[in-house]
Amino acid sequence: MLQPSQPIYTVAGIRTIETAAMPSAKPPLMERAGRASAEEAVRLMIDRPGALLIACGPGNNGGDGFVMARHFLQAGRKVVVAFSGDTAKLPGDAKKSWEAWRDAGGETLSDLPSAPPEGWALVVDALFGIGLQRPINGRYADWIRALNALPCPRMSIDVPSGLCADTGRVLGVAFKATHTVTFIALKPGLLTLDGPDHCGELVVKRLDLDANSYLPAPGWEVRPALFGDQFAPRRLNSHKGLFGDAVIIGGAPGMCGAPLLSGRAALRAGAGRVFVGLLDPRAPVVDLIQPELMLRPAEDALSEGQAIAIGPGLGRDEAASALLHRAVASKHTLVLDADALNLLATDDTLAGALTRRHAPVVLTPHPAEAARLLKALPDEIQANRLDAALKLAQRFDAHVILKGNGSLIAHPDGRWLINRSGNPGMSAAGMGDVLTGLLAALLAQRWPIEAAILGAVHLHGAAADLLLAKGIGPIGMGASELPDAVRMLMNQWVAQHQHY
Ligand SMILES: NC(=O)C1=CN([C@@H]2O[C@H](COP(=O)(O)OP(=O)(O)OC[C@H]3O[C@@H](n4cnc5c(N)ncnc54)[C@H](OP(=O)(O)O)[C@@H]3O)[C@@H](O)[C@H]2O)[C@@H](O)CC1
Ligand SMILES: Nc1ncnc2c1ncn2[C@@H]1O[C@H](COP(=O)(O)OP(=O)(O)O)[C@@H](O)[C@H]1O
Ligand SMILES: [K+]
Repeated sequence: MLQPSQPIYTVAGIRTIETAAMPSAKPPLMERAGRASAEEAVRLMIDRPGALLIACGPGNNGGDGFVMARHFLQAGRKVVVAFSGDTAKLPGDAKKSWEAWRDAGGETLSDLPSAPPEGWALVVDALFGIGLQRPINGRYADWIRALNALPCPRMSIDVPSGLCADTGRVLGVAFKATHTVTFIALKPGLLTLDGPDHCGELVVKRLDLDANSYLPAPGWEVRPALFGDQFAPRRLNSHKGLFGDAVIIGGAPGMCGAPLLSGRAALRAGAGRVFVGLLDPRAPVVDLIQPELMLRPAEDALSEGQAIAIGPGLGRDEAASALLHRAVASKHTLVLDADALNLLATDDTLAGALTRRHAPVVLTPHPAEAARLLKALPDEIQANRLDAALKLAQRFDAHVILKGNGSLIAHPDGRWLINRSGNPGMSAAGMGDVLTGLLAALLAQRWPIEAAILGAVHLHGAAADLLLAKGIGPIGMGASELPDAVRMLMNQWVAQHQHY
């Protein structure tokens, strides 16, 4: 069975669910959260006897920490709690949790104790969760830095403190967890930008709530379950025409490598035929390493295929612009990447034509390209990647893949997803060209547009993860190594499909 995709809620959504569920929740949600955290901690400490340290903050995240501490105390385990605030100012549920901890015989220290000689079995961050409002400084920042320096497993409750749960931005300083237990559902900030670096292994505890019954999920994680039905085994009586023609256009003088990479990826991802249209008049007429590719003058390639991917190495001169206008005027499904996006950013006529098209459009910007399209700075895009992806989808009436750690997919109707596959081995030139080629290949094979987008993005990262697992990366992973790994994964998935 393919693992189902999990829903993702922003903080506002989680608050709505909590407010709706809280009045009738027995046991109360904080009891459930503290207990769920304790259960997870037991798993982490299976081979680690000794004391655990729980650092509690001034809000309900701290309350979860007190509940967790009480469970360990009652189980006879040594647990030390540090809390530097004023217990009288704790919010209601958290105050009750502290009282229950105190009444059970628990002791609360007002500063971080030094570690026992054998070290902590586990350090738990219950400082801030979804209520973080501003950058952390002062004593809490000192605590976080001190906890991050401890040589032991570190667990965060709900959200690593200092990480913005909606955006994945670090506000001041953030706890670097080896494990994070998050409640009710995933949040976008755990999955994109700096989130994955701070969460470590991420576990969702639903607290026995069916989040979707309170509020339909706005976002989902990208999982093979969402496109796995496209991996039907090929029938024996097949021919190349069944698997479509992928068309990739780009390759201005000096930049032919980019579309060739896309083309090679398209071949390995199963396109029946691959056309690569090159702008450079002195471009090679054959790719001697991949002679299956059909190299054409860019103009000629425009008339081929079901979908056109345009942009890798396209350049930004007049010829490139004219070609892009023709592609946009065509009836093909379009993928715009790289310089096609840069041209679009400065051409309002093109933007207008794009929004009037009937066939779907996919934009695949990295943050700097997204910034040009939205007339913003890359830092502003990264400060709220989800918001930027949604704005782009709306502005251009297009499907958007905002690339980078935790690639975001935004559909024109406002639905969004976050991809979790991939690794820093992909931070190398040409990786985006490979993604464009994968998309072109899946569209050529007539995957529905959304399945093609999710499939390409997920496979792209999963192929890099496969290489990483084999020791081919993160250092030195090459974009041209990805297509073979994509091929292996796709064939594995087809084979699995045959068992169902
Ligand atoms: N509600 C529920 O049903 C459930 C909630 N649950 C748990 O509660 C968590 C949310 O709790 P929460 O809303 O109390 O927020 P939380 O993250 O503890 O922080 C708020 C406190 O921090 C303070 N503060 C903020 N930023 C700061 C900064 N930079 N530097 C210093 N202080 C700062 C802020 O103070 P203020 O801004 O008001 O000055 C306030 O005192 C959630 O993540 C989950 O773990 C679970 O039990 C499940 C049921
Ligand atoms: N650290 C990372 N984690 C996950 N994916 C990454 C990481 N770094 C890069 N990638 C992926 O690699 C690709 C890089 O694309 P891009 O920046 O367009 O490269 P290029 O322009 O060199 O082809 C994107 O799909 C991006 O999501
Ligand atoms: K926390």
